[in-house]
Amino acid sequence: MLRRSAKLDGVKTYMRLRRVPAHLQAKVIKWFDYLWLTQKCSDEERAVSCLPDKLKAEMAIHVHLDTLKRVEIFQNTEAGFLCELVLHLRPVLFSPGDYICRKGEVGKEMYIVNRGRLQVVADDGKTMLATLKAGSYFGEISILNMGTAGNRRTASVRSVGYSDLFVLSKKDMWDVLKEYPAARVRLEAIAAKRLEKYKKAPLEKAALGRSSSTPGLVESTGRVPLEEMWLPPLLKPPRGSTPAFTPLASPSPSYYYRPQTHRSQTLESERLTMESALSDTSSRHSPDDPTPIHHHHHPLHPLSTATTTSATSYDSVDKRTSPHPVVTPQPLSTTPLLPPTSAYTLPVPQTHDPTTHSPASDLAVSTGPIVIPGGLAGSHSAGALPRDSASPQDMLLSEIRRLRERLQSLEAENASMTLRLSQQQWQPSLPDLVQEEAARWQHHAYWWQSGGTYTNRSTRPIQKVASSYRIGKTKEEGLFLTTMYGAAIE
Ligand SMILES: Nc1ncnc2c1ncn2[C@@H]1O[C@@H]2COP(=O)(O)O[C@H]2[C@H]1O
Repeated sequence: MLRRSAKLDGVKTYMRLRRVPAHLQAKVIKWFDYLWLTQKCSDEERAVSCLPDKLKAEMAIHVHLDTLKRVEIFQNTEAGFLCELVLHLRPVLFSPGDYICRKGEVGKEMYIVNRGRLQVVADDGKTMLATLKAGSYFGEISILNMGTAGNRRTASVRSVGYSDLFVLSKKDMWDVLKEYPAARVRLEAIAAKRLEKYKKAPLEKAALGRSSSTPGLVESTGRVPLEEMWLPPLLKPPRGSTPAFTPLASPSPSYYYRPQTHRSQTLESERLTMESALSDTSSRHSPDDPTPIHHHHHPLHPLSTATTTSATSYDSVDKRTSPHPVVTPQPLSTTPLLPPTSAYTLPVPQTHDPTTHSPASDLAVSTGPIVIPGGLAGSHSAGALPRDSASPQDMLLSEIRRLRERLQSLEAENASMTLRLSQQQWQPSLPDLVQEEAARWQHHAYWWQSGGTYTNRSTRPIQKVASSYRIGKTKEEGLFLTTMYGAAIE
């Protein structure tokens, strides 16, 4: 009896805190009473999770109403559709810099932003297409198979700070849509409209980031540069080397604000086993790993966010958008910690063969173990040490040096490629513009020359303008050539 009342008190407190309306509170309490009286369930916590769907949905809709009512696809839909959908939403949390999806991947889920900020980015990871905030949703294009590439993601989406999302699987979405064909038509129409807008929308920002880092390899947010990584005592830099490996005095927040659930090893064992920690990069979370940190694995439960307790972690990231803490911080340790792999990603050292060099392979992000001694074979770094005389730590240091050099050269390549791309961005649209203008002039000229009787004559002027245009690069030049053409006709 005591247990029951304690748990019921918990639920009541939650509902009060969340300002659940009195009638709904009463309904939930009545439902508890009913369970208790009928002895159907002796564990109230389980009872909460197995509230009848309708009641659970009603609770969830109320609790998350502010977010849901901002979501376009949920506006003006049948109540039943919203209830069904809400029951399938699961809360997920992403860390700063995490990619929720990557362009080209098969889309299996769509997302609704509950809290936080995300960026829709182009392939290069830098060109921002849009910023998403609470109430935005994304990932619908591929799950509705609307894009030109069918079920593939049309862009990448990255979390700026911590973001608290609701995820809806493709299967659940389609199951619900089967029951609500009108909603399906509406959803597809909205998706088509949005897709059109995406195609037309100018790039929000097309600039090199502050660090000009290499796309796909290192994004600055939430990551720690190689030289700032903490190395355990065993791996002190050799005497005379640069002091690049000084442990961080105050590590970045991403060291600590990791959800407890996500760490499979104890910090102590991580510290003691540098090699296994490095070789474990594929199994743990990294910003390149789209696997979200699920802080609750059940479908959207009205109480789900109550499972998190930290009062500081979310605040430290985004005070304005995160009134409720959602992650449990790692205990602050006085001993330096090996940062979680999400803070950095080491590429797998590969035997370098200059004849088969490809920039793409250089951009590969580590998904496999880093085998320190073997991985150095063929290293072309100026700082590489001979294998037989080098200790593992020397080899590790020289490998890091080599990787840093490689990173710098890739960044330079990337910068020049980005520059070239941005210069080319005008070209696809200008010939159309010029041809359109030329055709208009041509039409006027023929009409005028024929005394009002249009006849189909040579298209030479159009070709002339189009070929003249090819030497032009800017919008102004394009328009100038068009004007010249007009004068020539007259
Ligand atoms: N230009 C854009 N502006 C805003 N959102 C976009 C843009 N391009 C793509 N998206 C969203 O990003 C998502 C990536 O996955 P999807 O293609 O499934 O669905 C996409 C859209 O929801």
